[in-house]
Amino acid sequence: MLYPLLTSPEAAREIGNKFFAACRDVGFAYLINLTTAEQQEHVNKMFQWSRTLFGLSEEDKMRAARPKDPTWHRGYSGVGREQVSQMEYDPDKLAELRKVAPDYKESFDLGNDAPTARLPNVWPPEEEIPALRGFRAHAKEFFEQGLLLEKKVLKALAMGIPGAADNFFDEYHADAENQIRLLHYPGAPAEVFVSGAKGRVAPHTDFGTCTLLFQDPEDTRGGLEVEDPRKPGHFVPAPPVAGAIVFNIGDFLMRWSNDMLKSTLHRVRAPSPQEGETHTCSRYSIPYFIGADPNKKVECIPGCYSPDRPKRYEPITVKEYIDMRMSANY
Ligand SMILES: O=C(O)CCC(=O)C(=O)O
Ligand SMILES: [Fe+2]
Repeated sequence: MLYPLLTSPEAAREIGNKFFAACRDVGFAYLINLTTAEQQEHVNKMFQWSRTLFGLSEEDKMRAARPKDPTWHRGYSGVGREQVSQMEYDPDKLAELRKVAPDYKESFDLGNDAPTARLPNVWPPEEEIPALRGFRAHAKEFFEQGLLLEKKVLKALAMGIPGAADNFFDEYHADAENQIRLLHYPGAPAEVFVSGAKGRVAPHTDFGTCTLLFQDPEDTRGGLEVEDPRKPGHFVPAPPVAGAIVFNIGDFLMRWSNDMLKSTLHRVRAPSPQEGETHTCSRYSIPYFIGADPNKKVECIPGCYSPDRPKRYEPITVKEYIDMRMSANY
């Protein structure tokens, strides 16, 4: 979809309506012209840092290992540690799921770096790893830039939600609880992906408010696939579009809007090998998860339910819901 920089209130409302329609029908949209050239530079530079970080030795990466506490989603997770599961909480079934085709990826999570932040970040020691000098400063800047983009997209969406004031979402996002995830899907012999011995990310919905999925300017093959809302179980590729940010609705916007907005299942697959290709290339991506404040309660927005469309969700605090989903992922 087209997303020119907001110029006039009328233009803004029109774009808000289109944006809302895409998020209602599919739950996914390509955002273009949302970032300035300078902001796009920051995105590209973040990908360079991601390559540098994942290119370090395992030993150096483990110096910023993700803490054992499953709710502390910060720092480095090695290949195969996380297995995304959609709403499976039974420990036996989870163990079974993890044995088959573990997600073949490594990740580095970071969030708000203010001293007052709820979850402290876990940084590799830059003073001892010269290649990483400047990583933390840039990641912080990238985080801040995401907050500005967040304001724009949440306002545009609120414009389309019946009964929601344009600034409806502001009070729920006061604590900058967003999370950046640097992702690296390593390359491997093509046959391990074809046979299903390895996967990239299993089908899931995102459990925040919404996600800005930044794309690697060097990625031409993609791998993200989105479930067709009219054909459950059928996934449609969402190939990389130069300069665009992929946007998707998360579980909370679905709950707030009483299912008017869709938190759509998506997955990441290795691209099918081309003629004569025996090795599948690696891929980098950077989801920026926009998250609400943990103690806020999320309930259906009054304009989104009626006697014909009763409330589908009980109110739940952000923390309760996230803890439930997170504990199923590790
Ligand atoms: O790498 C991608 O394109 C998507 C990753 C994703 O869906 C996630 O991390 O939630
Ligand atoms: Fe996702």
